[in-house]
Amino acid sequence: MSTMESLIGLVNRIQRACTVLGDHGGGENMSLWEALPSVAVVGGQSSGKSSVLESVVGRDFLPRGSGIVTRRPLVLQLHKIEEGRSDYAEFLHQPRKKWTDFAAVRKEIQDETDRITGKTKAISNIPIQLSIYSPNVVNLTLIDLPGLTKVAVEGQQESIVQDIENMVRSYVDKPNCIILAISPANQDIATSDAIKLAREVDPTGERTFGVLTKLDLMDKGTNALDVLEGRSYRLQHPWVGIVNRSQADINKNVDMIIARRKEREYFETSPEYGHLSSKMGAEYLAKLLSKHLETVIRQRIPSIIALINKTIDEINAELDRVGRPIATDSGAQLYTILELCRAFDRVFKEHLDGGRPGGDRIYGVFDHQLPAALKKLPFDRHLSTKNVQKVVSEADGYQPHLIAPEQGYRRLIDGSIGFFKGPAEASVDAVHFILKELVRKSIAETEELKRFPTLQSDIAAAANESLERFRDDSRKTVLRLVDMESSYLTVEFFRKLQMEPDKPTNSKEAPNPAVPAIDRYNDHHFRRIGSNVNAYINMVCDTLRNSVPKAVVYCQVREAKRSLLNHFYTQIGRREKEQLGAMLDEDPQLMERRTQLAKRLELYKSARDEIDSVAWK
Ligand SMILES: Nc1nc2c(ncn2[C@@H]2O[C@H](COP(=O)(O)OP(=O)(O)OP(=O)(O)O)[C@@H](O)[C@H]2O)c(=O)[nH]1
Repeated sequence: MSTMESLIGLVNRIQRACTVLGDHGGGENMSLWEALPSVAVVGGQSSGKSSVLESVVGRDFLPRGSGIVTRRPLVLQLHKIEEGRSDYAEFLHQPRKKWTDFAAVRKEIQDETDRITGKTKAISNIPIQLSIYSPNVVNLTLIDLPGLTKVAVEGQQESIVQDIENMVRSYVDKPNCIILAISPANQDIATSDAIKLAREVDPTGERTFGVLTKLDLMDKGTNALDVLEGRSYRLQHPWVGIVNRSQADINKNVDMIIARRKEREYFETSPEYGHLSSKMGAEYLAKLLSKHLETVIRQRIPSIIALINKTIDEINAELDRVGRPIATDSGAQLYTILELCRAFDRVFKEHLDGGRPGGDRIYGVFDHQLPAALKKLPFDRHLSTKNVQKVVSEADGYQPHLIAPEQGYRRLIDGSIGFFKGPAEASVDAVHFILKELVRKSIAETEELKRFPTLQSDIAAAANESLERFRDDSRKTVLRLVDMESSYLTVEFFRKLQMEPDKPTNSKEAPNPAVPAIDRYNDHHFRRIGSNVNAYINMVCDTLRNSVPKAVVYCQVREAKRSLLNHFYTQIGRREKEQLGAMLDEDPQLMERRTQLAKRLELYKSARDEIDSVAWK
């Protein structure tokens, strides 16, 4: 295959890919479709548009009828095949079917038009894509558009006249569009709809090819030389005159190939046009267009490549924003989930270790809340002289104590230490709630997790479950610390007490060693017991103020940092593929957007590959 042929083939393939993706121009950005050079066939009603196309193809295949028959753009890709092989057609919307019966092709164009527009005779800008493979064609892509008309027919909306013009305009407006402007010779060229539109969008005439049909129908004694030789309306490209089959020929089913021959004979034997005969006729027109299209494609390739590369970059950037597609095999899914968990874990640790706020609130519990709670414990009531006397007397039983009230001390101390349980547990709970809040915040702050609402709640549930376990463990530990204080008292403290003389707390009261034992049971005696217990409790309080935070950090904070999601990891390791997939569920809209982007990326990448493989060899 020559480079020339393959260049058009390249554009054909890219065009087909565009149609699959619904890219037929008209988007807000320059689409690939619009960057591709194409030939749009434009003409007024009955100007001979269909006839020209069929003649170029060498086949009858276009729907006929009165009114507006072409109601969707028809992208007609012509592919030359080896001489001797027979023609066939393919529709993009039925990729696996080869059509050899062109009457059936005609019917399918009609049916496919109705599938989109309904039977309402409305128009649609979604193209039908038809490829024709034939030895009688040159490689060329033509877009057949609805004929420009001035009046709507029965059953069609008034607005259709304007709608058609808008649609045709949307094609010919594009600087990459080559305009095949069809005008009938038996009508004043100045009134040609095709020329009027072409003049508007291409005033210099560099991308307009003028085609003059129905030369055989001109009034006797007149000719179209002024038009064909460029004097009536000047274009950069030469005008091409055409003689299509007449209605009578069509009715008689005159074969297209025979019609082509007759056309050639017409020009060769024509007294007026004989000198132009090598540059007239549908076959010549096809070759002319094909050659021109090649040149244009060759010129445009650098800018098409630039557009493709720019678009690929844009799509990639957008995909990064939306998040890359998730793998479908369970190994990769598990990996993704673990990666996401780790991302969350990193954020969570930053909250605890610093870098993100929140961890300092845990220190606040130890530095402020716990000491304040300890200070508020009602020891003065518990160790009031009256209560001390009551507890000591009850502990003594029927026999009052002789020297130090050992049992009384023990009961007073046990009773006091019991008060520490409250603040100790409160610290556990306070830290628990801070950790829970940090989990919530960390999930919200983990960018990578944003796409995955299901996984977010799974992680939250797993983390909170772990925190509950850590809390239970921590609570047990601090309660133990408190219990340990009552289970074995610090002996030295009391030994030291005994060695000190029994000094009255009130200095004005003179010491009296001669006071009998029974007199020990006065206020002073109980006050002294109370203050001894109080001193001991203060010592215990200092210890717990230090050890409770250690226990809490050990059981809750350290564990949260170390093993918040460990349990979760073992659980998901055992999960089935479907369950893993479900955990990675995303917002459906987001998924849709990504699918679209991925498809477009695919298109652009394959377009780039196509160009790489063709353009420079
Ligand atoms: N004698 C003769 N008749 C022609 C020529 N070109 C077209 N016709 C006839 O003109 C009529 C309209 O031609 P079409 O090819 O259907 O024109 P069209 O622009 O596709 O028409 P619509 O799609 O209906 O707008 C048909 O009857 C053709 O046979 C020509 O060069 N010579």
